[in-house]
Amino acid sequence: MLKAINVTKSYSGEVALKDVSFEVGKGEIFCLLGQNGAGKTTTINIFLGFIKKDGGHAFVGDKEVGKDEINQLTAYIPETVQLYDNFSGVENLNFFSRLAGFTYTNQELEDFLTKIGLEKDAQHKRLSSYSKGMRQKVGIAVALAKNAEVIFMDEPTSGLDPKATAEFTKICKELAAMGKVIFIATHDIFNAVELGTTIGIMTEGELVYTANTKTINANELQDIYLKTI
Ligand SMILES: Nc1ncnc2c1ncn2[C@@H]1O[C@H](COP(=O)(O)OP(=O)(O)OP(=O)(O)O)[C@@H](O)[C@H]1O
Repeated sequence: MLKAINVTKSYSGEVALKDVSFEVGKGEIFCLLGQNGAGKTTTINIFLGFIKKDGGHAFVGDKEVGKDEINQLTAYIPETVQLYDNFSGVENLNFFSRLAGFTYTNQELEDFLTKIGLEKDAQHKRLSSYSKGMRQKVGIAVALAKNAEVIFMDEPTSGLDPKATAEFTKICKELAAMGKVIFIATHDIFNAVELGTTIGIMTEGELVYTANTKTINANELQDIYLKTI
């Protein structure tokens, strides 16, 4: 579903990605770990078409990034989800769904928000009163409403309290169970093992390690991580 084949990228001669290859299937959650500057965001930005790769191939399903239209297939949840503070959760979802070409009834919008765990009494409150976790839920609801097949997330658990992190983990697993592909860039080793189906470690633009989370626990992963960076 999501495939990188020998993707390379340099910024002004400085190598950011070196022959990066991986594959993430439907229903899988790929957690990419790496130090600051390792190349995680660059990888995501290439798939989203925000920046151009220098070489290699990147596919979303049978569509090739840079050649085919992939916007409809993907959604992006940044670390801080950018929404309109003066709109409610429902109004934001309505606005961004329409922007993506989808029109829903009020009931359908509320159903999306309920599905991702935003409580009913919060759905019509202004975003300015929302916590980071609540904003993130609206972002995920937008991804669901636009029927994205692949959801990219950058540092999704950064700044979330343990309850919000647990809720986020549950939501991601539900999305994966629906057949979505989830790609997460994170520094959170323990959440990655809990949440991911596959872990990747990126060091200086190279994907130096991948493992199925069934075969590794958090302590082992931490040891490997510290040895690879
Ligand atoms: N727009 C840019 N112009 C020049 N260099 C860049 C640009 N974006 C990223 N880089 C460089 O590319 C390398 C990879 O950066 P990237 O942001 O992908 O890392 P990251 O793993 O996402 O880091 P972080 O965890 O801090 O977000 C770094 O050396 C960074 O300085």
